[in-house]
Amino acid sequence: LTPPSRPLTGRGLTTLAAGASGPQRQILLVAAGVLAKSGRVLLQQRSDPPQLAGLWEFPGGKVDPGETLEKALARELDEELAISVEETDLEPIAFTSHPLDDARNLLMPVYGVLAWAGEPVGAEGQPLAWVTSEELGSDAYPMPPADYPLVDPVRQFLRRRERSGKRWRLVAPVRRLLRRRR
Ligand SMILES: Nc1nc2c([nH]c(=O)n2[C@H]2C[C@H](O)[C@@H](COP(=O)(O)OP(=O)(O)OP(=O)(O)O)O2)c(=O)[nH]1
Repeated sequence: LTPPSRPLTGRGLTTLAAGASGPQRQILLVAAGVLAKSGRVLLQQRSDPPQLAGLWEFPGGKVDPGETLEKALARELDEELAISVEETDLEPIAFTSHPLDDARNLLMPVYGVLAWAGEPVGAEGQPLAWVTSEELGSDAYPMPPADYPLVDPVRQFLRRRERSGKRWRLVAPVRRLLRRRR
């Protein structure tokens, strides 16, 4: 097994040996985020490359050499959506691993974004959509092939967020009452 001479080969790219005698594959490391609001999740529409143009994806992007996943995601969310996110408000949900072509394999960890500051906009001119749990993964919002295994874990995340939101809505008035009595 020959170790790669340069482990990091560019933005998002790292070289891993596939096996003792197998070829080395390039891993494209991309961090993505799930923003949930009122039971809906935010998707953005890609315009490139041609084979992904028109498809709907989770916001995010390539991890720079030496960057942590969380830092990369916070940077990408700022660049793409103009929102600010604390790294501590990122909760790992799932990851997807998908062959892109002969040379590369996409590895994409996906984080739930528990809080953000600002209102998301398509800061790079990309269309945005808040889609329901049912719409996610449906023909109405076709996604890159790597994303389909993420649909179920993201739906579960949405359900958890809805439940915790409801609990908070029930508890908040009681807390306010107790504060007033103090
Ligand atoms: N952000 C994101 N990328 C995805 C998803 N699904 C999927 O296959 N990808 C792929 C498409 C691209 O090959 C790669 C992301 O690269 P990108 O070009 O958008 O990354 P970036 O924002 O850093 O862009 P750039 O600065 O290099 O232009 O991951 C997804 O849900 N979200």
